[in-house]
Amino acid sequence: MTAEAWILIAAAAAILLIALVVGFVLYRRRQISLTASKAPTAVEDRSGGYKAGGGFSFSQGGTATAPRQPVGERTDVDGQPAVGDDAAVPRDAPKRGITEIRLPDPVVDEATPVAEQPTPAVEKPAPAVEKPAPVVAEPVVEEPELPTAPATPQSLDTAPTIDEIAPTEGRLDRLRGRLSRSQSAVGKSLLGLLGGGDLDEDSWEEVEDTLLIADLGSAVTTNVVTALRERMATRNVRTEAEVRALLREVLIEALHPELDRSIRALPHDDHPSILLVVGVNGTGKTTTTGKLARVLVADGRRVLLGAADTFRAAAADQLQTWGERVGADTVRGKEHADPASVAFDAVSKGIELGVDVVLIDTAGRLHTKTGLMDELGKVKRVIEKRATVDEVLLVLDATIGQNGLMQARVFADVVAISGVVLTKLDGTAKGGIVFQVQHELGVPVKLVGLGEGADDLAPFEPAAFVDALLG
Ligand SMILES: Nc1nc2c(ncn2[C@@H]2O[C@H](COP(=O)(O)OP(=O)(O)OP(=O)(O)O)[C@@H](O)[C@H]2O)c(=O)[nH]1
Repeated sequence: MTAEAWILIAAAAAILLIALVVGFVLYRRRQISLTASKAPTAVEDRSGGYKAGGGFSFSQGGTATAPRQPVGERTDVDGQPAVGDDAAVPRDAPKRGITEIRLPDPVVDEATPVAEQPTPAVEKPAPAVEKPAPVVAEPVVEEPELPTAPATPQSLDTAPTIDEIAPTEGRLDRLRGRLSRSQSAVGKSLLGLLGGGDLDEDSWEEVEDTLLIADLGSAVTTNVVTALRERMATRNVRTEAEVRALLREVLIEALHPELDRSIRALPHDDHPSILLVVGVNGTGKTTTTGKLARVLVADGRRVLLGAADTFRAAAADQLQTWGERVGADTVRGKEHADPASVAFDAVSKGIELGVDVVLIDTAGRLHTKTGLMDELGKVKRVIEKRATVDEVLLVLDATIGQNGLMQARVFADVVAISGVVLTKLDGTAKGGIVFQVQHELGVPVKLVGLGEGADDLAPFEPAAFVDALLG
């Protein structure tokens, strides 16, 4: 053989060798070989930059405005919103109410009938309303006589015996266990699927199904799966820990951690902040209003409650009891009084007394969308004769999944929701509804209810939520 022939053979052999090596490397990259993850280092930062279990964050509101995030496409177009329906727990179903909890004997000054309620039995037109809204059919605001001496909430200053409130810092951390118990099955099955080695189309379909079953909705599911596929292909994801980190990253992104989740409860220079709590009855509205009052009181705020759910006397009693437990007064009307009138009174009284926050619990037992629109719209319009509404919190029951989403759509059409409170997350594996609600309403979930206890309300933190989901 000639020297050229030897050189050619050597070159061919070298090329073959290089091709083999490159092929092997590419093959290894595509494969997710699971190696037991190293024992997690104790100081591993799992927060992704978000402080898990931090405190509640409050801000000063302007007007409760339209969604600050583009509203995602609807993932479900069947069915009509069942506004007239109660949520999973019918309002009249036997339940352990806050009223059944024995209160400590109040140490109340005889001269201070804290719970004496203003009775809005007055016909006088509202004198403080200078400029009636031009476009709005004039609501009949029977302005009740603003409560004078007896209703002055001495309780705000000289508190009677009131509850100890659990620290507001680190709530989600403390309550996280409740979440993981019901949610982590989803996380485990996702990790199992993604970490199972070569992912073929069937495996990706299973991932999709798992996300759909967890109530993420089809739009969010598609986004999550697309992001996972892309990033798994481009990154060298090989270990169980890497799969988990990627899944965590993608799920947190899908929860839009950049949204402002502060509660607009800081007072303005000349008037309190005004928060409306809306939602279908049975979702936990009154309970949430009470829990939020506790958080605000613990934060040093002077709170006044407005019981504008006048459909049922017990609802006002329930709210008043919540208030008494933390030294906050409640403005209430007669049963079946005009909710707008009660809300107006509450705001007027709040301004008069110089409280920091007025929290108004509204009724949700409305049988038609028009009825809801009329009532909630009127409540908001009438309040805004005195002060702008800073925050409209929509309370949704997580256990009812898609049905809650339908309710959310109706409320969002009726009134500009600025935040969502997702209750009963302690009792459902359907936590994925969080993703869907945010995606469709373009409004952040700000608070989560994690139990029936008075302090089982926590700020919603995407990273902590995803950590709980992944177990
Ligand atoms: N497990 C659990 N139960 C909750 C939570 N929030 C509220 N509840 C319960 O849900 C039930 C309904 O709560 P309410 O506050 O009365 O609901 P509502 O929307 O005001 O409805 P009405 O009282 O009928 O006007 C009560 O038994 C609450 O204790 C939560 O986060 N977790």
